[in-house]
Amino acid sequence: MRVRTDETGHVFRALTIAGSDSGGGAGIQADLKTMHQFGVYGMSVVTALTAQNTTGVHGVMEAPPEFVAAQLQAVIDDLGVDAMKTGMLANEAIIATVADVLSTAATVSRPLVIDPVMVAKGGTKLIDDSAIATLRERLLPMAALVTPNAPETGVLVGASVDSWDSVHLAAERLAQWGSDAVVVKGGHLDLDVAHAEGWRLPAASNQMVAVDTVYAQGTFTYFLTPRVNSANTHGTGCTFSAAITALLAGGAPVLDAIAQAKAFIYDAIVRAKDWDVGHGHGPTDHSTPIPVAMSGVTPGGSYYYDGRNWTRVD
Ligand SMILES: Nc1ncnc2c1ncn2[C@@H]1O[C@H](COP(=O)(O)OP(=O)(O)OP(=O)(O)O)[C@@H](O)[C@H]1O
Ligand SMILES: Cc1ncc(COP(=O)(O)O)c(N)n1
Repeated sequence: MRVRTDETGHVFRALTIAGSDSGGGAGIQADLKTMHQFGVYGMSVVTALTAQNTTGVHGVMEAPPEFVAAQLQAVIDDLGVDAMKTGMLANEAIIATVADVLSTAATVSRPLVIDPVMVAKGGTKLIDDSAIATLRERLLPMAALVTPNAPETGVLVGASVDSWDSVHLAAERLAQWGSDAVVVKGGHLDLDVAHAEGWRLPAASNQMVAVDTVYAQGTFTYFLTPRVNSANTHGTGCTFSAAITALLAGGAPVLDAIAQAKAFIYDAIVRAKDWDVGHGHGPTDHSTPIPVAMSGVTPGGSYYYDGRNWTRVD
C-alpha cells in the first residue's frame, strides 16, 4: 500500500507507544505493519522489549521512563503526529511519563487511542497492577477512544464483565473517566447476545458472533462479525487498535474507523486461520487488503460484516 496524502500533499502519520513483540504478531510490530497496510506513515516509541513467540512471553525488559520520554519528544519535535495509540505501557512510571509529555505537547490535540494491554495470551502480565489507577486517572481523560477486551474492562471498572448487562454497565462507567468513546471488544465474550438484542442475523450465519460494543455520547452502537474458530489470534487487539489509529490519522470519524478496523481484523483472522507460524497462538495476516469503508455509521445501529459486506441488523 502506498503512503496516503491529503490534497496538500500532507503524509498521514500515526504513532504507537507500545512494547516490542519479538515474534512479530503483536505489539509495536503488529502496529507498524497495520499502519503501513493502511497507507499511513508509522512511528514507534518502545516502552519495553519482550522475548516473545507464539507460545508465550519468555522475558520482559522495561525501558527507563526517561528514555520513553526521549523517544516521544524526538518524534513530536520533528516528524509530527496525526493520531496515536498506546499498547503495553508496562509500569506506572512509564504511564506517568507518557501522560506528562503528551499533556505539554501540541500533539495532545491529536486523537489518542488507548489499548489498555494487561495480559498476554499465555497469561504473562504486561502491566503492574499498581499502574492501573494511573492509566485510568492520567491517560483516559486524554483519550478519543479506549479499546479494552472484556477482562480489561472488568479490571478498569472494578467489576466482572461476564454478562451482556455487565458489558453495558461497564462501558458507561468507563466513559465516566473521560474517554470520548469506549469499545468493549468481544473476542473473549461468548454470550448469546444476538438473541438478547433480537438482531436479525443472515440465515447463513451460525449465530456465533464476535460483538464489539461501542459507547459514545450516551449511545450504544454494535459491530458484529462471525466468530472464527482459530488458534491464530495473537495480536488481534493490537492490530484492531492500530487500524483504528491509522484511520483516525487520515481523518475518519471514530465510528467509521471502528467499523473498518473490525472488518480488517475479521478478514486478517480468516486469512491466517490455517497458518502454521509458530507452535502456539499464531499471528493474523497483516497483509490483508483493506476492506471497503463504511461511511456514515449511524450511532445506535447494529452492523454485521460477513467478510464482504456490512448489513444493518437491528
Ligand atoms: N475468534 C474471533 N473471531 C472473530 N473476531 C475476533 C475473534 N477474536 C477476536 N476477534 C476480534 O478481534 C478484535 C480484538 O478482540 P479481542 O477481544 O481478542 O482483543 P484482545 O483481547 O485485546 O486481543 P488478544 O486476545 O489477542 O489479547 C475485536 O474486534 C474482536 O471482536
Ligand atoms: C508487546 C506486546 N504487546 C501487546 C500484547 C498483547 O497483544 P494482543 O492483546 O493484541 O494479543 C502482547 N502479547 N505483547
